[in-house]
Amino acid sequence: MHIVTIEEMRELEAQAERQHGLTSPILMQHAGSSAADIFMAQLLPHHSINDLEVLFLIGPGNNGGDGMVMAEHLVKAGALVSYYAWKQHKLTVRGQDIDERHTSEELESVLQSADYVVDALLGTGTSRPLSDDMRALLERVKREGEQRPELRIVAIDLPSGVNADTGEVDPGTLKADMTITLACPKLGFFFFPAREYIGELHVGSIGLPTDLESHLQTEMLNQGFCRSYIPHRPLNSNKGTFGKVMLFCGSAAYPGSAYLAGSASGRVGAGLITLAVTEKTLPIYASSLHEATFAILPEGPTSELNRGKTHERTQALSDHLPGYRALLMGPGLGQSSETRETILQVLEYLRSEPTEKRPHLVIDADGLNNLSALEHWWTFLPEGTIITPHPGEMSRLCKGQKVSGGSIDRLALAREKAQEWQVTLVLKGACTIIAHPDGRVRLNWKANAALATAGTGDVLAGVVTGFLAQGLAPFDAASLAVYIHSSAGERVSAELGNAGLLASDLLPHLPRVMRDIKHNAYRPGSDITERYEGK
Ligand SMILES: NC(=O)C1=CN([C@@H]2O[C@H](COP(=O)(O)OP(=O)(O)OC[C@H]3O[C@@H](n4cnc5c(N)ncnc54)[C@H](O)[C@@H]3O)[C@@H](O)[C@H]2O)[C@@H](O)CC1
Ligand SMILES: [K+]
Repeated sequence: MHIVTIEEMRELEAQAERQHGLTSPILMQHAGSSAADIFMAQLLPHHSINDLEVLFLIGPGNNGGDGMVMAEHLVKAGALVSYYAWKQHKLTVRGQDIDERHTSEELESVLQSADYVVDALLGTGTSRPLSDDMRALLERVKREGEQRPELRIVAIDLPSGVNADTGEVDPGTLKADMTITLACPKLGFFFFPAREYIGELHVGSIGLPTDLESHLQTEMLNQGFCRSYIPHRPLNSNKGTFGKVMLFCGSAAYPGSAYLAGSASGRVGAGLITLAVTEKTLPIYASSLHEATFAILPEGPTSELNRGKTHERTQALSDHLPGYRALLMGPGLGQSSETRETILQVLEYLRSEPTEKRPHLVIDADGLNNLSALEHWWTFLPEGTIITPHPGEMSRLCKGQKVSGGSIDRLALAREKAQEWQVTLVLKGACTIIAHPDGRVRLNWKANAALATAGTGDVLAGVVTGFLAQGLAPFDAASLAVYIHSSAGERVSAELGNAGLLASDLLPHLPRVMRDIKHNAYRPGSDITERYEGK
């Protein structure tokens, strides 16, 4: 599913009219009807459309028009609908126009008995801060919601006052429980603070032919996408079918990262996991990850005098690599100069091998920290490398450049750097960005504070590597991994809430999420992100 800027949305609408005769009123009929269908499909179990009290706040532009069409559909379905036309200060209660002199008190009374308020004030045409009287109206609804938590707020296209490009939010904006956005999710939804205002995200149809979208470069990860990439498991298979993963990760001080990454690769279906360890660290892993095999590397040099040992290490590792489809390098390695040396030597070895004969590479954490100390570090990478920095690592890779705050820059930066560095870039964070070296970008809608804890990045790196080993292209392996990882987080949160998750809690949920997505049985907790194309 594509994500659009305001300008791209306008262009799609203009093309729909030019090429297919789909005028604004026609699109609006689709929009209102689709929004009504989604609304009715999402009613809470104790609600029935008959006698449901719904108050529509109607704005002066097409967003208000969508609201009016949706309201007509709900009236036909049996709901008790009132609407307040903001510009005209005109209230209509269940088909009856209210005398201007009684508007305030009647509006108050309608609001107090409403089950739902539908915000159809402003959409993508918002051009200035909300006016004082619009803010006052939304503030009144907000107070009502605070007094009656059962009151549900539904935003049409977007919560009024959200900037659909930048994610900035007007102080008057009302947080929605559910946003029914039209045609495509808007880019600004994926940035903060807007992300907090959207609630459950549903995507309605306005009847645009899908071929109009083919030039768009920004996509949203969703179940439909992921289903098509989950590796097939033929009956006639063996562990070689699903690829071997080598992990050059972990050290005596940070053993957990190799355990988490290796387990994660296995949990998403990789055939064999091998950890590159030393005699010293072997006992730690041998007792925690029973299923792994081991490549035993010589200990690193203890002084400048025996520096040649890094070559022995690299040699021992590269001797093991033939036959491996994916290599993860970095988590928990530490940042000693000999580690950096070994990393560079491994990169040199990979660059010297033909692509089809060497493993695909994922670099995370200390792999990135070590590289970022070097000038033009990206010139050392073999083709097709995936890097998975969090914002701190990204900032180091960009030589201290600020990489967060001013959200749209985050996306532009990811796109620009993936092209400049010629890598698949996974810029982690709430709503992770995955950027392809050719300029395409995918965004993850799922944001979960429970995942903000040590070790979850190691799990993600292991998942990416596990999918690479199973033959996915780097951009698809990274995208699928981000979605499966955040869905596993969603499952843990459904049980534990948004705090207290341990990275290892994710591991058993990875295969379950994959199974359910494959069988179309996965029910996300916080978002429905397939486009609704009608019954
Ligand atoms: N144009 C089309 O073909 C379609 C438009 N659609 C809907 O139309 C919306 C965009 O329509 P519009 O361009 O009419 O934009 P809006 O409906 O967002 O509103 C624009 C109007 O609001 C006024 N306005 C802007 N900022 C304001 C503020 N802060 N306070 C008060 N008034 C303000 C403008 O002067 C203008 O009259 C979308 O969000 C979507 O809901 C959909 O119906 C699909 C088809
Ligand atoms: K709206």
